Amino acid sequence: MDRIDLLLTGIGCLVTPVGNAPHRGQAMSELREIPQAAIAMRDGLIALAGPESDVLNGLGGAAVAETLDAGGCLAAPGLVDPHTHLVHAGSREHELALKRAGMPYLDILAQGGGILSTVRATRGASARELYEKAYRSLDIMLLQGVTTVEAKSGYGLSLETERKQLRAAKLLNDAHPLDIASTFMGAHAVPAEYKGRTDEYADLVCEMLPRIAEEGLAEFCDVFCEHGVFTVEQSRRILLAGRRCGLHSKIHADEIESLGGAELAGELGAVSADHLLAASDEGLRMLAANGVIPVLLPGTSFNLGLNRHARARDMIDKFNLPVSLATDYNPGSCPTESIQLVIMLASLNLKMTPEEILTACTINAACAIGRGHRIGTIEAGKQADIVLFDAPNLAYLPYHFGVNHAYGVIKNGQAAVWNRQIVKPRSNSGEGTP
Ligand SMILES: N=CN[C@@H](CCC(=O)O)C(=O)O
Ligand SMILES: [Zn+2]
Repeated sequence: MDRIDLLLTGIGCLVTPVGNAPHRGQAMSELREIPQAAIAMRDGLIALAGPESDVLNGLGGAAVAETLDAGGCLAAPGLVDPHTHLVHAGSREHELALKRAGMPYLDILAQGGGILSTVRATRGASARELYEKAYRSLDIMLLQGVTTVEAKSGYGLSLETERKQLRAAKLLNDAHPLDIASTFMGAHAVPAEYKGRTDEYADLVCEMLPRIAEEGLAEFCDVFCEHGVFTVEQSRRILLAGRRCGLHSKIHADEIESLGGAELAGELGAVSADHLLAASDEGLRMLAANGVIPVLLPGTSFNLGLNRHARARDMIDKFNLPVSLATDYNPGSCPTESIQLVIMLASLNLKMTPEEILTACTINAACAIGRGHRIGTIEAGKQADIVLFDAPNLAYLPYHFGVNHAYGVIKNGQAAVWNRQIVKPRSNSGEGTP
């Protein structure tokens, strides 16, 4: 080894899952813990990670361009948020009173509010407005320790406006330090102009898919499979059409009613099935049998004021599933970018342990967006995406809640956040912005 770009020393404890595959059931608790550690990085990748003395010895005579002292922080893999509705316009605080008065989420949607209200705002927004709003959200995520995020379309519901969202995500992926995995979700709701004609709209979504795929705008196709939105049969049709275009399947499954979304995810071998509050035992069994990753969104059930939660303990203990966690950041059911709030809620309401939560937010989340071979652990050869928490141990993260524990974030081998501040912010007005 002749050169190291960045050497991170003074890590109080390095804690990471190991490997490229999802960690299932009890294996979610298996972490590698290395006290007094260091990480050497080169060309955006991890070159060496381990006890500080081993790393320093392993450097030999390599020239080190930059050294940063982690000051005793806890180092973990950069967090991955595998379910967000990042790119959209407007906000929905005007629906707060309805929600507090007890009006159900699907009733607000059926009356033309909810998702459809954000569709109107997103259709009316310029590409630049979408880009700038999402850029600010990405900064908040980065400051919390997130280094890769999934972003869905689904507030356009026409080819042109779905494209507008996905093109904004593509530009953001190039301009912002965070990496973005894009998902086409034309089947997020039935637009007002197709009211009562869901089958026809499902046909239109199938026609949009090749156009989205040929422009390289998405890796995944997602459907809101729910009573009053898309049926299991319509969801199957759309996801199979997506698959024919090379898009891997994701499903908003069994969020409110037990419709068979988890069973469909199993049948199709989807990459992930998300929400799952109402998933049946048979649905969970089918997820496990077909390698589908459950993505749980405890921020959503919290914000909707539900007193029921996804059965994370059953998923881990009984069904041997590789549970993952995400924010579901969106302007309606979960208006927060905070993965650290989700960490707290996963402990409080899903009864997950700190070790399971870290696995769920790193390697399992990476696998839920098909990136387990590149990110999600701190190991030689992986992308150098690392978060430094100002915390004495992992259990401190859900314990001391409501504050941001991220002191530093290394993205692709460079400090993107240091001393809780964004480093080298890139200009929003440079080339490539809409
Ligand atoms: N459930 C459907 N979609 C989003 C909510 C989107 C919205 O309300 O705008 C979700 O995952 O929670
Ligand atoms: Zn969602």
